[in-house]
Amino acid sequence: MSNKITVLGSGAWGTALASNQAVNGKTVTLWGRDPAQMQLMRESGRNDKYLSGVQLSTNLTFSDDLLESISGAGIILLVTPAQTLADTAQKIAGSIGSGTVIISCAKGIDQNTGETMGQILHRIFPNHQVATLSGPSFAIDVASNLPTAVTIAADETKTALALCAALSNKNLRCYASNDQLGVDYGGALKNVLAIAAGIVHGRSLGASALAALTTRGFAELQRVALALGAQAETLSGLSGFGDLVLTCSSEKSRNFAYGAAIGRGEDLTQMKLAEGVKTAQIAASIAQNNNIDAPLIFAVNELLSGSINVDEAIAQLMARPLKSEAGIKPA
Ligand SMILES: NC(=O)C1=CN([C@@H]2O[C@H](COP(=O)(O)OP(=O)(O)OC[C@H]3O[C@@H](n4cnc5c(N)ncnc54)[C@H](O)[C@@H]3O)[C@@H](O)[C@H]2O)C=CC1
Ligand SMILES: O=C(CO)COP(=O)(O)O
Repeated sequence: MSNKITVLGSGAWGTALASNQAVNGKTVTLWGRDPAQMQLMRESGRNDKYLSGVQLSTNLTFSDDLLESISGAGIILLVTPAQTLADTAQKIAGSIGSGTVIISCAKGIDQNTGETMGQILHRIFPNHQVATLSGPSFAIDVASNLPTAVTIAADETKTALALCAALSNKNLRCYASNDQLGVDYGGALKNVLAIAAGIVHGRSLGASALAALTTRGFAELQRVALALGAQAETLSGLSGFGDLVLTCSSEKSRNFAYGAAIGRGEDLTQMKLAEGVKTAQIAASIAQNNNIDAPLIFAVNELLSGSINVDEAIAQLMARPLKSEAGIKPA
């Protein structure tokens, strides 16, 4: 595997991952689609649009030429928003070297196809090793060189272990998994639950309600993901429970902040990327079609589509028939 790492997507997360790798001695090219933005980053050594005030590694190469940026790369990190991942992957499909590994770092479910990020990569790169990197990791923390741990999942454990060895460093600790589906579903679903948690916070429903929402959110995340084929251990790990806890507890999470704005009745037009908005819709329809009990995801989806308001959602959830707490298994 060549030592060069190419990161596709120069928003908050792509920039943070690229800087983390470069500051730890790797040869890294960061690609973004906007030439003016890439020039600004090249000149300033910062990404003020997405990571205000953070000084990036001086060891980074910036590129706005997609195919040139991936030339000779051993690892390609795909870090564009989930709904654009398939498109970005398709653009490079005919141009990558035979030994190159492609890793999704996005969290969501494709609205057009219902595919996880890993399923997209398997479809578009049938002859390459593919993986998913996910876990509790705010871009600003990683870009600021704070200690962070994530999961890297691939079908073959030895691929996941090799990627963990290639990408881990003193600031980033990677754990291997062979459950890419579970890692993908954990990362996607926690975003929807983070919106719900944000609503609880923004509506000042109290710390007890937030703890209840997060706990029942975890039960729901497990129930849905298990029914779709995830492994239970994965969901209790960094990419499931870990990321749920992180994003259900901080306005640094854009999904939580989005929910908080809803809870406070604020205007949503200027909000940053909140992947959970699109995931809520597709996750609700997948759960419905598969007869999976997902009251929180349904409520978030109905709220976002405007068919109920916050008060109605709360009343609806509190009035559900009483049940046993331990029922996370699919019915
Ligand atoms: N920001 C964070 O802390 C973390 C984000 N993620 C995930 O990483 C993914 C990307 O998120 P961020 O970088 O934070 O988002 P962002 O909103 O900060 O940046 C998105 C970037 O993608 C670019 N982009 C949008 N559409 C594109 C397209 N069609 N082709 C090429 N580039 C395109 C935008 O110009 C922008 O540079 C999301 O799925 C997110 O859930 C995962 C872990 C942490
Ligand atoms: O996934 C994240 C941290 O692990 C980032 O969360 P947000 O997309 O909600 O900001």
